[in-house]
Amino acid sequence: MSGREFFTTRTVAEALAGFRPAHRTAIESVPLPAALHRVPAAEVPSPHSLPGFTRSTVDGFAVRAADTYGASDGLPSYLDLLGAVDMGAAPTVSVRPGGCVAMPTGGSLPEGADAVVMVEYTAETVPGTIEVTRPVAPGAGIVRADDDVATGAPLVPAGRPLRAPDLGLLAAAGVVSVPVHARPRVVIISTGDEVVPPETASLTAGQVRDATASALAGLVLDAAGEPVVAGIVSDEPGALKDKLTAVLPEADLVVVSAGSSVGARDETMGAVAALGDVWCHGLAIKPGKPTLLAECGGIPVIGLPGNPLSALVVFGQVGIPVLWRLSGCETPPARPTTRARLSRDLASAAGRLDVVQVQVRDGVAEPLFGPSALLSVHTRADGYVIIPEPATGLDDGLDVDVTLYA
Ligand SMILES: Nc1nc2c(c(=O)[nH]1)N[C@H]1C(S)=C(S)[C@@H](COP(=O)(O)OP(=O)(O)OC[C@H]3O[C@@H](n4cnc5c(N)ncnc54)[C@H](O)[C@@H]3O)O[C@H]1N2
Ligand code: MOO
Repeated sequence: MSGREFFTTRTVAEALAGFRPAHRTAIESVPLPAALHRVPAAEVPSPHSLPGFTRSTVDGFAVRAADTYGASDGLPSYLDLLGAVDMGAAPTVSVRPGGCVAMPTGGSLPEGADAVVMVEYTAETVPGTIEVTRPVAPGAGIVRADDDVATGAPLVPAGRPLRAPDLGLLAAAGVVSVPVHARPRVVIISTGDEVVPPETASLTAGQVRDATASALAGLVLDAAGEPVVAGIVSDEPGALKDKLTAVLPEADLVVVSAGSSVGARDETMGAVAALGDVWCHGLAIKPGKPTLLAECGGIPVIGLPGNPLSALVVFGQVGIPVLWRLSGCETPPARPTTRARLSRDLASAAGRLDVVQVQVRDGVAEPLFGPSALLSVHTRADGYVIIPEPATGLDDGLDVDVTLYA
């Protein structure tokens, strides 16, 4: 292999389909609030039906629907008020023909009733007698015992990150802890003799503060991972290999920023190749071509380009799907998108995926140009537009999907 060229360059589509390390994080049980965004390791079946009893969904009167047929303002049905249902208590009265029972929203439907008529369509002109001025069909104003979830039916599916309403449904079923995949520990290593910690107060000429590690940690947190910022490794030969050897036993995923290109000091390829199998070196993506995907002892290792903007773009396109898979989620949660009209032509090369940062104003997507050495191109963007691999560009005026940054 020549040291001056990429070898095994792949497309992003090939990487997403083919770079699939089998490693998954362990399974642990976590209490409900902490389970948000975590991925259930298995479907969670409901131990009983929900809501568990037939409930009123309105304030009104439990009736036999047949007693209300034909009721109108001019010719109400007159029903005997037999009692009331209390919230949180079993009914103590039942509904016989010609009778009704006062119901709060959420109360348990008494025996004999098959519908609840809303209080708005009733009047109590004579105490103890309810006039009903609208007919109701059987089932109106109620939910049945298993309408929400039947016994044994899944409360949440396996493999989909939990959302806030999932936590509510689990709580309603009395399931207060969920078996989920552990958060993947993502060890983030920065490389480069010029890179110094962000807390460095003053820089000498040629030094830059580590921008990438903090930003990557943010992306990892966004994807329910646990970032471990492992510091900066010098370009000294052997230093990265030693660092990788030290962190791999603690990692579910290792991300190395910079040094993935083909320059004389670009160490990542050699270090990773010495410890495992390189799946690709060079990805057909702009920005971000100098990317390396590998597996070392079963742990995925991603070598990212040095330019922070490029590193974040590649991690978003390729690293985040790998991260979600480590926690048992095959399809990462979709990001919000908006439709917008492109303000100018965008050129690309067939076979390459382009990720173009854009601002969106009044339904128009304005591309932000600038070298990927400038991170502010990313921070000024509202989102990005993808030029797909087969395309050679996108035309000015085209309606495109903009994937939005939260
Ligand atoms: N002959 C070629 N040279 C280069 C190519 C190429 O295809 N052929 N690609 C260029 C592109 S594009 C990029 S991106 C860089 C990527 O190279 P490396 O991954 O080896 O990264 P470095 O050269 O070490 O760094 C690039 C740039 O980024 C700065 N940097 C690095 N780490 C950080 C950090 N943690 N925080 C802030 N800034 C960082 C570094 O100082 C450099 O300025 O290769 C091109 N060359
Ligand atoms: O690929 Mo570089 O990563 O375009 O800036």
